[in-house]
Amino acid sequence: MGPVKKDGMIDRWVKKHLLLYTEATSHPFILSIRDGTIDFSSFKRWLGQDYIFVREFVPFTASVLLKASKNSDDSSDMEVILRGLASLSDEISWFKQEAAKWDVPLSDVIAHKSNQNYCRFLESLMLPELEYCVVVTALWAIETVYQESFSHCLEDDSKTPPELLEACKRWGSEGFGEFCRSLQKIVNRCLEKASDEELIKAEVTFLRVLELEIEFWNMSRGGGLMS
Ligand SMILES: Cc1ncc(CN)c(N)n1
Repeated sequence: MGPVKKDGMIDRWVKKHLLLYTEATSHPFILSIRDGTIDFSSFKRWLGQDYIFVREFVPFTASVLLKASKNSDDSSDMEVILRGLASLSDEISWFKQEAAKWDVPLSDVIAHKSNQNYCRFLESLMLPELEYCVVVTALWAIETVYQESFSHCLEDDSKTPPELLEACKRWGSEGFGEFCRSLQKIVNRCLEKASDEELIKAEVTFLRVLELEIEFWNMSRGGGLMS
């Protein structure tokens, strides 16, 4: 008999919290892109709000990079996270171009309540006392929700409007999937050595990301609390 392959912690958590995970990764907003019924005003709302989010996500990712450089015992962690950070520069340029195309004046966009809550959560994760394992779990979860969500819009039988294909490819494509799998390996390795307290904190953080992502999709669809 060969060696028994143990699931990593992330696989176990995804199975344990499958309902919430599926709510975040197959949200009606994403399914409406996938089936071609999306109301473009919702897409525009998402675009403006996500631009604000991504600007806050840059310092958060930088703070994870800093913790990787100080706490990780594997130097390749830093390279993976740096790749993610570098791609955010291109992402910000893409948001600006896309906003011009859709007539969304980014300078006038005000963060909605759900977005403010999410940005505040990111800020709380930037505190120096937050452990590397916990914050890298958040980074993995945030990126993975987008990867899984947008990959549904690229499936063979999807009817994604051609105007939205570029957005879907940005996060749903294989390249971004590979980045998320690299993050997942980092998280699993980190959690194997984590204390019980850190494990609990990381799991709670994972669940909070799922909730905030669901609220972000709800807001984009037009059902969230306005600012
Ligand atoms: C809300 C949200 N979550 C995740 C991502 C992917 N970086 C994003 N751009 N926006």
